[in-house]
Amino acid sequence: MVLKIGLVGCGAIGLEIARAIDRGEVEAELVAVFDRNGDRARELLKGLRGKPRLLELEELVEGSDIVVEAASQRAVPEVARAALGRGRDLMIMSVGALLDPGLRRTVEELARDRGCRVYLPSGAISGLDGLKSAGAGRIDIVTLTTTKNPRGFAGAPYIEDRGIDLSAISKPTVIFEGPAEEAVSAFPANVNVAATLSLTARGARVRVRIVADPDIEVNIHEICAEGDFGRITTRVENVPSPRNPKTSRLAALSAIATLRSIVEPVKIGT
Ligand SMILES: NC(=O)C1=CN([C@@H]2O[C@H](COP(=O)(O)OP(=O)(O)OC[C@H]3O[C@@H](n4cnc5c(N)ncnc54)[C@H](O)[C@@H]3O)[C@@H](O)[C@H]2O)C=CC1
Ligand SMILES: O=C([O-])CC(=O)C(=O)O
Repeated sequence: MVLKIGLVGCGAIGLEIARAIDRGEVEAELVAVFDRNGDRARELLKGLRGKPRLLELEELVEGSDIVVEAASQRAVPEVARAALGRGRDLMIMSVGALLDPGLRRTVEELARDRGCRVYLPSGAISGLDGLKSAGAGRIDIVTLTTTKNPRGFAGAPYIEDRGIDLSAISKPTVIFEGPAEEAVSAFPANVNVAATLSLTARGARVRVRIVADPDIEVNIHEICAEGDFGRITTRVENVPSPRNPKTSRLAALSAIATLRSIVEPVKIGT
């Protein structure tokens, strides 16, 4: 049976996912899309050969085997309850939402009760395979340093609330340092990967440093994890999405790779 996918969020990541399915790169059918901005959804549909339907959330869930959230942290509670409540599997890109302990508990309980799977792709970082293995032992501390061009932080609540003038940044500048829980609220469209690290590290402290560097055109994520296994360090220099400088191309590719791993019989990695 062909996996039926319902897509919520037709932005930079949603578009890449839709195109990959449309090109036959994932053995699945994109049956429906939803975006709170109808123009975004219609734009996405125009470029596809297949004919997914443009539906409201509830109807989209009804016709799907798996719901893919590629919208925003704010969308996650509603999408998760709608999908898991009806016994559908769920993939979440806006992983930062799950650092709210109440929502995480709800998602875990609903998934367990209804026998559903929840997929969190590794997104724009590398090294989750090793960190996952390390989590079976003891992890002491994880640090994430994220560096982007200042334009990638435009609109973040932390920037707006403090009135930080991003155009005035003329050299690499640390604009935030703190725990993952604070980072994902302060920069909800920049460091969802901090939440993915935190959930993988199973309660170990995850410290986040955010750097604005006007001289770079890549999104860099550097990770250092230490524990009784030793030390892991990784660094990714990501090509930003042409549609959204906050988002790296690798994030969309990780969503596509996760969908592939769901339908393919051989699972690789931890
Ligand atoms: N896990 C990871 O490594 C990464 C996660 N992300 C996150 O994934 C999500 C999608 O990223 P992009 O495609 O780059 O964002 P985007 O801003 O390009 O597109 C998001 C789309 O979702 C729609 N949307 C927003 N809230 C919605 C709601 N409540 N219901 C329906 N539609 C809604 C918007 O209208 C927009 O079309 C974002 O939350 C982003 O922060 C992005 C990059 C990496
Ligand atoms: O795509 C990236 O570089 C990471 C990102 O925005 C996020 O984790 O929210």
